[in-house]
Amino acid sequence: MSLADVQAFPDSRGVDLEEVGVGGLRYPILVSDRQGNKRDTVATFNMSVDVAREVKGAHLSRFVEVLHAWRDQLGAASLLQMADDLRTRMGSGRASVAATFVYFLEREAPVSGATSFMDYACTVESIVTAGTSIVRLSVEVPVTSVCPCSKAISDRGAHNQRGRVTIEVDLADPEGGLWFDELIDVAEESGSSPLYALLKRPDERFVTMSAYDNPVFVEDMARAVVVALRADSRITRGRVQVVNDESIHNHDAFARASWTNAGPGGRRG
Ligand SMILES: Nc1nc2c(ncn2[C@@H]2O[C@H](COP(=O)(O)OP(=O)(O)OP(=O)(O)O)[C@@H](O)[C@H]2O)c(=O)[nH]1
Repeated sequence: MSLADVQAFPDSRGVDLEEVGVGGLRYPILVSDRQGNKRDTVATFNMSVDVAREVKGAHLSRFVEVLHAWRDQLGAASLLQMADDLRTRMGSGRASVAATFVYFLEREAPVSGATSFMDYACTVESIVTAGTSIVRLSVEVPVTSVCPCSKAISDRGAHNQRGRVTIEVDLADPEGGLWFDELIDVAEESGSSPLYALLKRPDERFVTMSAYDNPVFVEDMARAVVVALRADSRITRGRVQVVNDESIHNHDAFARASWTNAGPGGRRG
């Protein structure tokens, strides 16, 4: 039986579509960390292409075909090739592939040395056109922050809260060896204290006091991230967002900044 290829039908409305794709597609992947450990995890994929005004639709099944074909070779560089493969197979001018997954790092509690896994939401995204390619990494890192104002004005204690530091960077070279681990370290160092899954009492004492000794506003955290990364030649540009779930309000506080790194064609900002 011959089935109509509806997606290939023409369209006469004269509307270019910048992105058409599939989102929320969960697929098993293998992720390596800086120490060379490989872990199975599940990524959620968002994949898209542009669709020219004269074409009715995108062949969505091809997104999954391409992903399945590339599933064992996913890395920053191969994700670019995958997006380019997608662009060619779809006959599009632009294609993007983004994979978001939980990245686990084994952490030692600061005093007892007890080990546990911390989980971080990470995304790697590639965007390809005929003449350009971008590989973008992003991490979302939870931290503790102690309010410097509260510490300065209070007779006892200071309010503190969970903060979320999101760093997004474009790589100068997809093979340039920037690890999620490094971005996570920068984010954790910007806060008053990192978080741990497992803390014994001596660790809890240490974390509480070291956070108190290192109070930061959301502005301080955002600036600390920019300062740590703006001279890194492996990065062309980046953005940071810090959100504090305020413990003395029922709203949050946030700060955002973006920068362009110094380098060929780049400017520090
Ligand atoms: N473009 C488009 N496709 C949809 C939509 N809803 C469902 N579909 C998809 O239609 C797909 C089937 O069409 P194609 O991907 O073109 O499949 P095909 O024609 O067998 O594959 P090719 O030969 O590679 O073109 C299914 O994977 C459905 O997901 C929609 O809103 N837009």
